[in-house]
Amino acid sequence: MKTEQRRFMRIGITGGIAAGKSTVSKHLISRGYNVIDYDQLAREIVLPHSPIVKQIEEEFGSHSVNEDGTVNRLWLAHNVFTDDNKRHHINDIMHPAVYALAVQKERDIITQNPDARMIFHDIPLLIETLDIAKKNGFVFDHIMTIEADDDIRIQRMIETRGMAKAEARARIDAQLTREQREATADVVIDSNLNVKDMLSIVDNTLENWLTA
Ligand SMILES: CC(C)(COP(=O)(O)OP(=O)(O)OC[C@H]1O[C@@H](n2cnc3c(N)ncnc32)[C@H](O)[C@@H]1O)[C@@H](O)C(=O)NCCC(=O)NCCS
Ligand SMILES: Nc1ncnc2c1ncn2[C@@H]1O[C@H](COP(=O)(O)OP(=O)(O)OP(=O)(O)O)[C@@H](O)[C@H]1O
Repeated sequence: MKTEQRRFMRIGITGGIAAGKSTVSKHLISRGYNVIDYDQLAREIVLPHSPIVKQIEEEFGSHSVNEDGTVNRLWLAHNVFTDDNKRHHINDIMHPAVYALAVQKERDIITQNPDARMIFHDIPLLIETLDIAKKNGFVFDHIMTIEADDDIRIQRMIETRGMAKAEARARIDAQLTREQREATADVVIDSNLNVKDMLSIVDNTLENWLTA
């Protein structure tokens, strides 16, 4: 197999829901780094009446799509986070398309920033989808997982996303465990710490990678 030739480090950022990936990503962007946000890509591929939306409607029925052709996020969230089969189906529909778009986004970044030293991929389900990443040619130089205790994350989801406790629990249960993510990542960022301390550990980690 041809070895990938590239000048930048490709870094995966993952972590359990509400652990703080977006907080870390925003910080990296503010420091001038490029971050590809996979939650955002998953929104971009479901533009009204797009092929993916049609596939979702065929699979899940008319309740899954609104009259204006957008996906019914509330209906889907309720259904996919309470039924493993449905979640696997939506994953099978969406994940290949999300990664295909990520390949395009990374190419755009390289074209616009040929001297970029690090490109970050913020992927909530990175460990779950490593095989799809690989199929798309993504090998990560480092994987950082952002982790906080379940009760802290549940409290954050209740406070900032207006979720009921059971909904928050269901999202956590729909993902791999912290231990599973930590077993694959090479750095674990503790987001039980306050934001300032958490981000300073992130900065030190990048510094170490850049000077290694
Ligand atoms: C089910 C959907 C419509 C719910 O939308 P909603 O606006 O409520 O949530 P949002 O997309 O903002 O996701 C919030 C968080 O939920 C978690 N999450 C989302 N999808 C999944 C999934 N399939 N399995 C486990 N956790 C998930 C992630 O931690 C994510 O950061 C949406 O999450 C979706 O389309 N999911 C399938 C695509 C996917 O897996 N996205 C994750 C990035 S690849
Ligand atoms: N270290 C921290 N201390 C306190 N609050 C934090 C910390 N990190 C993040 N938060 C807060 O927790 C909430 C969830 O954080 P964030 O949106 O960054 O998580 P996420 O991992 O991106 O979630 P998702 O899986 O949905 O993408 C936000 O309100 C954020 O401000």
